[in-house]
Amino acid sequence: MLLTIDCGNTNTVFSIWNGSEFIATWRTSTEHQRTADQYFVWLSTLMGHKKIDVNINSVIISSTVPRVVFNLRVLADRYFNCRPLVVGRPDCLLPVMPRVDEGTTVGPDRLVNSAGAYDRFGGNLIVVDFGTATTFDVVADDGAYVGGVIAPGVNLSLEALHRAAAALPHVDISRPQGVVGTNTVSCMQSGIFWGYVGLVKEICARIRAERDAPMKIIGTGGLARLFEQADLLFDEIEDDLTMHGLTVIHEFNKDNT
Ligand SMILES: Nc1ncnc2c1ncn2[C@@H]1O[C@H](COP(=O)(O)OP(=O)(O)O)[C@@H](O)[C@H]1O
Ligand SMILES: CC(C)(COP(=O)(O)O)[C@@H](O)C(=O)NCCC(=O)O
Ligand SMILES: [K+]
Repeated sequence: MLLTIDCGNTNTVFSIWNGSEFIATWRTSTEHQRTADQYFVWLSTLMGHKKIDVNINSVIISSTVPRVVFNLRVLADRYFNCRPLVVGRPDCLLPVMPRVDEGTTVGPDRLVNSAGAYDRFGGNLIVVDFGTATTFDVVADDGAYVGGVIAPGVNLSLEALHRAAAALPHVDISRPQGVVGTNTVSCMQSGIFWGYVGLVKEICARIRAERDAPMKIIGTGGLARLFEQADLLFDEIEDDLTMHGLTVIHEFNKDNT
């Protein structure tokens, strides 16, 4: 079975793919100090808790945090007896090469999202991923990642307000009833929530105007559903898009190596 690992700047998600479905998914905070042994103790405890007794014999990793990859490699090597595929490394082939400026490194999560979205919906897509950063990935007609947009993430923006202004508290994102806040917390929530709705709409409209084909908009990341409540922002919401993309890239490498 395949272990898919998606390591973002805030959280790392592990899923087990049995060839036709994900049989389990677990999330932990991203910490580069965590060792392979610590990952394994954590994983095997959770597997035991869910009574999952499977033989993991391949691992694929996407990491936006380069420092954690070493220990995840050791995890694969020591406990699952395999050399993991690491998206973005030369030996990990992509179904379609990205078309970006020479020398640019694209976040592996964006390459994986593009591969997953193309597999499900075909070409001409905008993938909006609400993570630590909010990213927009543009997928061309042939499935290539051809660029996009990086905006500060929702929680990052709320945290920045709190840190920079002495009188602004720590606030969690939620959908405000109206726009005009009548206390500090609702004013902040309104600014971030409606500001993000506007950001997503404006950026997608401008990408669409710049492209010569109709673009489908796919939302992913935990906050996509929250924003969708406000307005019709997405054509589809795919919670497992990054994990699906990892299985697509894994399959592609199996067939081509
Ligand atoms: N459903 C949700 N509701 C509220 N906050 C969420 C939800 N899903 C994720 N978040 C928050 O969004 C931020 C980004 O999370 P995540 O998608 O794990 O980012 P990354 O992939 O960059 O690690 C984190 O602060 C996380 O706590
Ligand atoms: C933009 C990102 C920080 C988003 O990461 P995330 O929110 O998933 O943690 C990541 O994709 C990244 O580090 N990208 C490198 C630059 C680029 O993609 O162009
Ligand atoms: K992201």
